[in-house]
Amino acid sequence: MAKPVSIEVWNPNGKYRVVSTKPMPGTRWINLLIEQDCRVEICTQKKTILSVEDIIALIGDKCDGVIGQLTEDWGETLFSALSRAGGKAFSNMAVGYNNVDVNAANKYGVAVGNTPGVLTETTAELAASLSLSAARRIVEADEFMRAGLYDGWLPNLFVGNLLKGQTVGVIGAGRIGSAYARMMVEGFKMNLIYYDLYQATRLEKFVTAYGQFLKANGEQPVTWKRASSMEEVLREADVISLHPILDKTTYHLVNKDSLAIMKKEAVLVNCSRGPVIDEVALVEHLKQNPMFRVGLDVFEDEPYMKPGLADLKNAVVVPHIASASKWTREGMATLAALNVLGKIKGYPVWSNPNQVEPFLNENAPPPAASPSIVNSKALGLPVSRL
Ligand SMILES: NC(=O)C1=CN([C@@H]2O[C@H](COP(=O)(O)OP(=O)(O)OC[C@H]3O[C@@H](n4cnc5c(N)ncnc54)[C@H](O)[C@@H]3O)[C@@H](O)[C@H]2O)C=CC1
Ligand SMILES: O=C(O)C(=O)CO
Repeated sequence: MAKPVSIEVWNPNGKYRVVSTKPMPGTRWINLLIEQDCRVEICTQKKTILSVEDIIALIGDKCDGVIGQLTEDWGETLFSALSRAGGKAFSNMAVGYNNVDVNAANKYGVAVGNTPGVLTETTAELAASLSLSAARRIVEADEFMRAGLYDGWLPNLFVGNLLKGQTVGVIGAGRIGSAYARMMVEGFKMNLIYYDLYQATRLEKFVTAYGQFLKANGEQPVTWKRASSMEEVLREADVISLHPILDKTTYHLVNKDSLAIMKKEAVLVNCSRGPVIDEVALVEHLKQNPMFRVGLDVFEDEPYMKPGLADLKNAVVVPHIASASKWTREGMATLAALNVLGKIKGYPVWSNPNQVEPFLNENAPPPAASPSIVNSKALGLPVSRL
């Protein structure tokens, strides 16, 4: 069995043993655990992605809860190891939990936490940045400057797409998709078309109100449309951003056939999960359609890119940094720690995981609840009345 080489220990005499598979930003999450009698062990091993064996070694013989990462494979093996060690709680430091087999967690009675809300705006801002970077060819132009190729202004130099008055398409208009839609509609006066399994009523109201405001000021009003299929969005939108969860209904949602129906000069952005796009088909499409551009934060086989992608000028690629702002990452660590702590202490589950602000206020103690437990119903956990 692989032995973790280095562990940082806080509050060695704490009653409850909580393990974090990675160092996480900030210290509030550590302090909150220590204050509640936890011994906190942080794996500081210099290996980016821990294997299942590494994590089993970290769990050891006694472990009350684990804070883990989206790169780890939390399935039957790890939940049974955690359960054998007396553990009752695991939290991803992420909102997405496609790396977690929730049925396996249910089988062992382990609560699974995630970190919604605190990363919504940060992730949407990166999606907006990628939309702009791709539409206006910012990375290509930057490389050109640094290569000393700029001889002077030219009418045809790095001509890209104007966003104003065009249509932004959102697939998955949940927390992040709706925040992104609002940014693009309000910031760039784009019309909206979206596809989701559920109606995004607040988003629709926002666009309607903004359209009325523009009209009252003598400007062209923005509009919205809820599409009846994903294909409708792909066919009609000029900029499309993907924000659904990853599950079997969204795997390869964008593939050879769906790429073929998109506009030749469309911009496609993915800040959800890599496998939502068939990346091999995307590389081929980018090669065949040089005016089609993408902005990608996530990849099908992270940390790798499919062959050919890195050579394409019409692709902007960044390493899964959409939630990487200081405030957000510290908040994610706090929510993940409080998810685990809440279960250890027998606290109820927060009633609305879309409103986690009370847990993020540094000037007040957090509510005595777990902010977001995705299998709370399956485990029959009590819900907070606060
Ligand atoms: N790149 C990054 O760093 C980050 C990626 N994410 C990803 O973004 C995802 C969304 O996060 P939130 O907006 O907070 O979640 P959310 O649950 O609020 O939104 C997801 C939306 O997708 C919709 N959806 C589910 N299946 C669908 C389908 N087949 N077709 C269309 N829509 C469908 C849901 O109805 C929901 O409205 C996460 O699950 C995660 O995978 C989240 C944060 C950062
Ligand atoms: O939270 C998530 O799901 C991420 O991908 C990282 O923030």
